[in-house]
Amino acid sequence: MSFLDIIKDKLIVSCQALENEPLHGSHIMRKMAKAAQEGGAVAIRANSYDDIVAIKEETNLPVIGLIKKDYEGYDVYITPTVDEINTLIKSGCEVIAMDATNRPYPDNVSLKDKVDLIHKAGLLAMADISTYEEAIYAAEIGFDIVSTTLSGYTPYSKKLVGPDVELVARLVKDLKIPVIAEGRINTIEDLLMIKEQKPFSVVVGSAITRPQLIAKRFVDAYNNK
Ligand SMILES: CC(=O)N[C@H](C=O)[C@@H](O)[C@H](O)[C@H](O)COP(=O)(O)O
Repeated sequence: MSFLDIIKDKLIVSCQALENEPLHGSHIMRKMAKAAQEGGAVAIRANSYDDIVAIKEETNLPVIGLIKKDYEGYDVYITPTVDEINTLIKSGCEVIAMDATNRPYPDNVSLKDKVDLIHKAGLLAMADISTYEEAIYAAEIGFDIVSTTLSGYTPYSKKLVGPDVELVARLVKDLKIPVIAEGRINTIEDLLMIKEQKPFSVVVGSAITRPQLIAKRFVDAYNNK
């Protein structure tokens, strides 16, 4: 079955912990992915070469790979350059996710050339966008999948507490390529509201795999914050 067949109308779980997070480490992320698999996740979204390799070994699930890396003077941090793409190609992931927002990139390679490089390696390219216009452009230059990952995380996109339901709805209506709903889907109610918009698939991360944030929600509720 192709990657797209596997994920259609199914849940993808993002398993990520950066260096400053309590669960950082591939020995932990592989178990997080295993737990997601036992819960029924059909694919994993993962950050870093080491985590992807470990998660593949542990679960054999298809992986959407990315590398978060900061470059001085630039705001983009999800697979910002060709260097990260080349590392991801070697990791065994099926899909490479990258920032596809309308902001400067640390290398002089166009987004289109990056998509072509990913296709040459036989992989799919996922555009992490923050607005409707960025998604339209991403589809035009050949991205295979668009995800609403960065809505709320660029200075010019809407800041919402929950998921960007309206953006998902508009993209589903207007784009021919698969639209993945991702970002701040924190409750079952959020998920059901998103599902009504009929995205191709959904990614849930923090609400499942960042226990420090889950704990905080409970603590805040208990303390009436
Ligand atoms: C904005 C950003 O850097 N998002 C990252 C992208 O890979 C991850 O930290 C998120 O966990 C992922 O997008 C899933 O979203 P949520 O954790 O809200 O369910």
